[in-house]
Amino acid sequence: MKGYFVTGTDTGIGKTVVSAALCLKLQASYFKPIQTGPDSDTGTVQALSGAFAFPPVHHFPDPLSPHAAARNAGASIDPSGIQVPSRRPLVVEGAGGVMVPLNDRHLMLDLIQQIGLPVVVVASTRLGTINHTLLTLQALRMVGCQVHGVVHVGEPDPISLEAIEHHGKKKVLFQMPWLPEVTPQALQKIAGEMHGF
Ligand SMILES: Nc1ncnc2c1ncn2[C@@H]1O[C@H](COP(=O)(O)OP(=O)(O)OP(=O)(O)O)[C@@H](O)[C@H]1O
Ligand SMILES: C[C@H](N)[C@H](N)CCCCCC(=O)O
Ligand SMILES: [Mg+2]
Repeated sequence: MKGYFVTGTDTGIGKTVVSAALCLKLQASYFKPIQTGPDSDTGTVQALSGAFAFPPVHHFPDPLSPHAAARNAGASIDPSGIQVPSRRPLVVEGAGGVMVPLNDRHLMLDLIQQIGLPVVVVASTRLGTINHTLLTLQALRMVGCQVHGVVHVGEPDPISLEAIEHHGKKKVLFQMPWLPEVTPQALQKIAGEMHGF
């Protein structure tokens, strides 16, 4: 049964919107283990997809890197204390990108490796994405994570698509358009167009 860990090349890159589309596509549950800031990606995915969502293990108020948000809250994140739900299909979303620190020793990369689900990398099509995406793919490869593929978000850009596929040796599985408005209806249509997941 299917499950994916959705990471990205940055914060604000589109992981939550892609996660909601995947939840619709797969009729999957959603799990955001670590949330920082006032946003609730969990609430956003539920509103956009109606998916069943497991509550975050950690939700710290400061809109910062998890390690700093936890420290400011007088807490610390122990990745071994994060158990991924067994329900499948399941979409797990990270926070920021793969090299985001969870504490003084662990990175989001370590949690991705621990959870062990195939990884979907969300990347923009803006100039600069080739470097960001190849760095992310390289980091995942170095720790042996299985990368399912890349989702490109924004105006289609054949140059970065070709470079990512050639040098990253991973397919850009889906070209997510920049939507005039992110609505459940728009994502339902997108979900019907997502193949290879
Ligand atoms: N395809 C899209 N079309 C239009 N707007 C989008 C699209 N993808 C993302 N957005 C918007 O961009 C912003 C950031 O997207 P999102 O919250 O998915 O990023 P993220 O990578 O999940 O961020 P975080 O690291 O905080 O979890 C949101 O306002 C979202 O609605
Ligand atoms: C606050 C927001 N919701 C993000 N999830 C936090 C992303 C932290 C990024 C840290 C960094 O790469 O500098
Ligand atoms: Mg998000």
